[in-house]
Amino acid sequence: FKNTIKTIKYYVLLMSGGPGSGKGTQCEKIVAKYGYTHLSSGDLLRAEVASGSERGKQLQAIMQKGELVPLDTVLDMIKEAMIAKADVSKGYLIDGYPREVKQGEEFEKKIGAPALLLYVDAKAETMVKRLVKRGETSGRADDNEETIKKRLDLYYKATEPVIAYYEKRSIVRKINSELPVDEVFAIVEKAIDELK
Ligand SMILES: Nc1nc2c(ncn2[C@@H]2O[C@H](COP(=O)(O)OP(=O)(O)OP(=O)(O)O)[C@@H](O)[C@H]2O)c(=O)[nH]1
Ligand SMILES: O=c1ccn([C@@H]2O[C@H](COP(=O)(O)OP(=O)(O)O)[C@@H](O)[C@H]2O)c(=O)[nH]1
Ligand SMILES: [Mg+2]
Repeated sequence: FKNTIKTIKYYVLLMSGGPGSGKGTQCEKIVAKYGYTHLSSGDLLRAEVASGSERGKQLQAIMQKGELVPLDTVLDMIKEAMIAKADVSKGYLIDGYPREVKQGEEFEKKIGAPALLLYVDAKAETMVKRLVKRGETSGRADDNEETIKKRLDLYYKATEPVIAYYEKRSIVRKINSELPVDEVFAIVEKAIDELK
């Protein structure tokens, strides 16, 4: 495993922000323009749940409560997905990860250092409104008001410190995601183009 990951010419961008801040929306646009491999930790976990496996059942219970899945589980899934795309990837866009500082440290140890962290930032009120609306059609078990509140609390408690951790290395670009999607993307493009 370890050797395989070393052979990856990885170029890692992280997408962070609260639940409903617009991470998924912006990632889709980044993929369309830059062709990076998009790995959403939440999507990987939901795929495992959908498979109906024993592990999926345990994950489902955690996610429905808005809590965090054990750190190693998510890291292993991301690493496997990275390796699976190693031959074709132009770079990786990792969405919704790390969720806690410890996860960031583990990622660094086992995979490597990210080049950029895009931090899409919206007000709590905005995020709740968007998620409640998304919940009308998403079918996501965690898009209900009670779980949304827990996800937000946990975001402020566990995930915001991750951003501070990467700020010390000056790789964070904070982007106001209260703006319309295309205006947010214009700022995202600028941050990515500055990397080259
Ligand atoms: N007005 C506006 N709405 C947005 C913007 N970005 C996302 N939305 C809407 O907000 C909702 C949540 O966006 P997502 O991209 O799914 O958010 P996310 O950060 O991936 O959220 P999680 O999947 O919960 O992690 C969606 O229904 C979008 O249509 C934006 O920049 N402006
Ligand atoms: O690294 C991760 C990513 C997701 N999750 C779980 O998956 C859920 C949905 O994550 P996603 O990123 O899709 O949505 P968000 O919480 O940002 O709205 C979270 O509430 C967590 O329970 C987790 O435990 N670790
Ligand atoms: Mg998402």
